[in-house]
Amino acid sequence: MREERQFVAGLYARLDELRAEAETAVRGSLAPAGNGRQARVERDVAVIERSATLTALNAADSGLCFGRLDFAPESEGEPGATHHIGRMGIRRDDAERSPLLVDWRAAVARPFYLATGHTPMGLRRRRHLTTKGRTVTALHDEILDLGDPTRTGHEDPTGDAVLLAALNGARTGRMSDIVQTIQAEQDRVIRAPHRGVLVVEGGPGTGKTAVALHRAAYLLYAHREQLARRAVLIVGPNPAFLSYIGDVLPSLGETGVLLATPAELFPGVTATAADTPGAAAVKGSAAMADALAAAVRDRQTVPDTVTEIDHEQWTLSLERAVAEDARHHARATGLPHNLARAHFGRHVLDALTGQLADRVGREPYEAIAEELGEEIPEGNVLTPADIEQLGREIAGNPDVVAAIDALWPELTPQRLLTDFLQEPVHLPDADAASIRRAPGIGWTAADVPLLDEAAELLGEDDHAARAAAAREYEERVAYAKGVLDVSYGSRTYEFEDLDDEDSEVLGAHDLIDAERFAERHEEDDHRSAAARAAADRTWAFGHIIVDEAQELSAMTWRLLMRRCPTRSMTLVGDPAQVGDAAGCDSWKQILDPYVGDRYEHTRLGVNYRTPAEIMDLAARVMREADPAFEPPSSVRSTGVEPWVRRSTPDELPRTVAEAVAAAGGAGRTAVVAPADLLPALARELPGASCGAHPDLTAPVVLLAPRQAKGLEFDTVVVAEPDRIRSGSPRGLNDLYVALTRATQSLGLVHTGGWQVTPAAATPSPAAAASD
Ligand SMILES: Nc1ncnc2c1ncn2[C@@H]1O[C@H](COP(=O)(O)OP(=O)(O)OP(=O)(O)O)[C@@H](O)[C@H]1O
Repeated sequence: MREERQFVAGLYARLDELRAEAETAVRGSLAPAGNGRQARVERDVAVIERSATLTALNAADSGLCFGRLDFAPESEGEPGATHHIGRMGIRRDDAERSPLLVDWRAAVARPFYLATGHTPMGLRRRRHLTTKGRTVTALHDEILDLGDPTRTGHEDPTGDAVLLAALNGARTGRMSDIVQTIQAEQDRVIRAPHRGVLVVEGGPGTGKTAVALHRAAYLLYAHREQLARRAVLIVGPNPAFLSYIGDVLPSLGETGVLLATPAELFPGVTATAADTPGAAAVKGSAAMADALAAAVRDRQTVPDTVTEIDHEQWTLSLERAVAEDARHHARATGLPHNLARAHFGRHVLDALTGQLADRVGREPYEAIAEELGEEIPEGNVLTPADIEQLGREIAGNPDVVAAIDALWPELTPQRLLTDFLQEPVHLPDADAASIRRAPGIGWTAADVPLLDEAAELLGEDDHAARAAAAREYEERVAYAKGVLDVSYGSRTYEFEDLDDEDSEVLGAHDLIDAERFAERHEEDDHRSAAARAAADRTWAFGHIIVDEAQELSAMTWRLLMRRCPTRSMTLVGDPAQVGDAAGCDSWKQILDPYVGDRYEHTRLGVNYRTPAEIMDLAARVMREADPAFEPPSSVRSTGVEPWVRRSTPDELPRTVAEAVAAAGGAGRTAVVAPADLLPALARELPGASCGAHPDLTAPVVLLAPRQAKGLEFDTVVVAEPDRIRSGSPRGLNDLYVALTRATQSLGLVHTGGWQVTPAAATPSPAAAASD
């Protein structure tokens, strides 16, 4: 213990040194840079590099070192290697820059998570260090080489003490990282290859979310060259969930990640309205893609017979056949509507110009022929230059522009979708009726993938803007090349990994290439890749992680797949927890259109959250619908059975409030109830946080079942479970979610009708009380 305390104190001293250096560097580099180009380049490099270093150093402070690996000697008589494992790699300030602390993501750290007595991976001993602040407070040793006679007095025969301490700790309302106690089955998922689609399925509490977040950190470490510059997107079901998980990656020193709900993925649009479940299901169905595509084609029209257009003293005729021909050519380009519009316009203009040239150029012949009483001869007096000039005049005629606009209007996604929702076409009548809506009501979450689909179908005609930007861009690429050359030359090896040449701390040259740098590097634009990605609908992410993936509609999948052309994705979810009416029931159904059956599927089978007693009740509820239902097995049991209390409708809020009070304010408590009961419960629980964006760090939180998704609390009280179950077509799944949120105790309050099959062997108080 004394040795470890000294070692850890030395580590923090080194961390402080590095932090002081980085702070000085950041301060220095923020100073005015003078006017010279080279000075600006130097300043920008320093700001980018030193700020990233400082963030990583600050994040590592808490729980900097948490493990040690003692390897068996490789040859007789030599000491085995020893490595301390922590949140980041740190080197000594000596001539060799020898390693002091190994990043948990490095390959050499892997036995910390995977070695067993059966497969020790060369390890003699694995040690967990528990720290409080900067002091080591406990050691837990596991001896992997059973023949090893050395003992330290800190032996932990099962190796589970650190895990159980983490699982039993009171919740804070914010998810914390699990870097000290990642389990072997989780480690395999975290470090799985990043190419292609990986599906991670597991019941409640199996660590899917935790694993997904650690996988993001791992991938950014192992493939930072590709991923940091394209950013990683993590999609979660709702804003409360995102704030719940928001601290995990920063605590691991990673900030190059964008967290978003599907409703936030169309820049500039915020969903403020709500759909009925039925409407959301229709809007989420794959049929909407065809309906929208057909609606766009409907906007590419032709005149019934002819459109007459005045041009100076002439009247030009745009015949139906000419417009049809123009439309055919424009569609044949395969371009989106707004870009194909130029082709349609070109054809129409050519036809009108030809028509006018015919008339203007033949007029002199006609006049002469009339005067002489002869047949009109062949020919046209106009030169090609004259005809070109006529064409320019026609193109500048507002009536001509208006006629083209009427037939093939330029459209925004918002305009198209507003019109479509006002009169939904190409859908069965019942579906159309369920989504029909007057304009001006505001967008819903289910509208966002439709807007994105519309944007894809329409495209954006930005020719003029692009031409103007191109010149400036060239200049900025040249400037950025200068920045990156300097950055590469001055890269730091301070945190270089033991075994991986590519693993030094991020430098500007890792984060961005010259072109990307140039794109973002306007004088006042120092946004990270994640920030730029958030503002860019067409951004292609390096990797996408989807949590609660079972909830996403087919239309949302289309949006996400467009954001990830490489299909480098991790999808985590649990089909038994599907709540959204538009959600998908099977991975095959989700993935077939994009990758066929070329995806990896893996399962997590151990529940780290919910004690066995609570899981038993939840499983019995699920077995009423599916007798073969098998929940994940709980790693803990608390000996505390769930309780069930009957009340009257009038008394229910008070009964719930009493149950909350009885929980004694230890840790966090959630009350999960049907949405219409929440106002009455809020009156009885005035201190509770509730609403669309509840504060999950409050001692008591009031939630509708869907809001509880992905969250966890020490104590959970579920009000009117039967109404949650029968409240929607996916009500059983909602109830399953509600029942599996507690880490310590669960109680149910109902006003009648609650029945659950008793436990087979030992009837629990829950079953006994169900009268
Ligand atoms: N290896 C681990 N060490 C410590 N805690 C863990 C570990 N794995 C999971 N946990 C904890 O178990 C709890 C459940 O994890 P998580 O929320 O990731 O599960 P989930 O599978 O996403 O659950 P759900 O499907 O119900 O949302 C969290 O508190 C998490 O920190």
